[in-house]
Amino acid sequence: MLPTDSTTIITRDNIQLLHIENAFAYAEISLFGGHILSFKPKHDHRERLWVSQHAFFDAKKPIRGGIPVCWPWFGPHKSKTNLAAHGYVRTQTWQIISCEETRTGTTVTLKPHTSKGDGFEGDVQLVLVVHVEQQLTIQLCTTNLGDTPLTYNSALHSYFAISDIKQCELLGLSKKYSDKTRGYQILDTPQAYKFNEETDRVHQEQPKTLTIADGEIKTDIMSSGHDSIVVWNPWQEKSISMGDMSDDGYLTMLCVETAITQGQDVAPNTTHVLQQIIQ
Ligand SMILES: O=P(O)(O)OC[C@H]1O[C@H](O)[C@H](O)[C@@H](O)[C@@H]1O
Repeated sequence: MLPTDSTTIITRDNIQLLHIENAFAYAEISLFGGHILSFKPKHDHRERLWVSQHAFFDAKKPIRGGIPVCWPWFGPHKSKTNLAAHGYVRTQTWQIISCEETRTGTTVTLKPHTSKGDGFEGDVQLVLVVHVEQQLTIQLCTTNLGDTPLTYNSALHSYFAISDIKQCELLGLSKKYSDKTRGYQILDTPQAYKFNEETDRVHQEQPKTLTIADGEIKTDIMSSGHDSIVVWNPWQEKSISMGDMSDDGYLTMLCVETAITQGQDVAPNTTHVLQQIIQ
């Protein structure tokens, strides 16, 4: 695929990266995983995404940070416990279908090597459309090409860069959540929503906009096509135990994931779009 005026391909270790720089923003997409690694709008030149200093770029293990594409399941597979968490497309090499310059930025469309894999029945066309504009819009489109309905789970598992997890607050969630760190207890979302321990929560609510308030700096996240927002920070002990995170890596990241955790049905010949917009 020929890059356009605003795009170039470079190689990092075993991975090809698509750099995009247009009049509005800078972004970087790893073809391994169809995985966005960077987004910096030019109006403030602030990096929105966090990538671990110790992330693997070996084209085998998932990249820690950025926006992993979890599909067609989220977390462990429901019945086949030997299968990789979060599905199989985040460890595939994706192909660029098109790069297009528009009035408002650049649109890149990618597809995984294959959407078929152990643990998922379904004939699907899976496409990721990334609009790099003043804001970043990510659309994961699942089209059912078969003649029977299918069900999938998924997440745009975004890692946001913050200056200090202990000072930051997440605005916009208010109902109950399921707490994975406490045996999936159903608890009330704290008001204010601040962070002082390992956090792994599924919020089954769909507020239009969430905001990470990092002191005076605010990052807005808009979601659609989801049934849940997942909020994750591994905190210190887990960071230390993870080979692809520095011991204090947890201090400068917060995952706010636009997710499908309850099963999304897709009828034959229809497309479901999971979308996240980052401002
Ligand atoms: O380490 P990974 O497979 O990338 O998963 C990282 C995290 O993803 C989600 O946020 C899950 O809710 C967590 O339970 C999991 O630890």
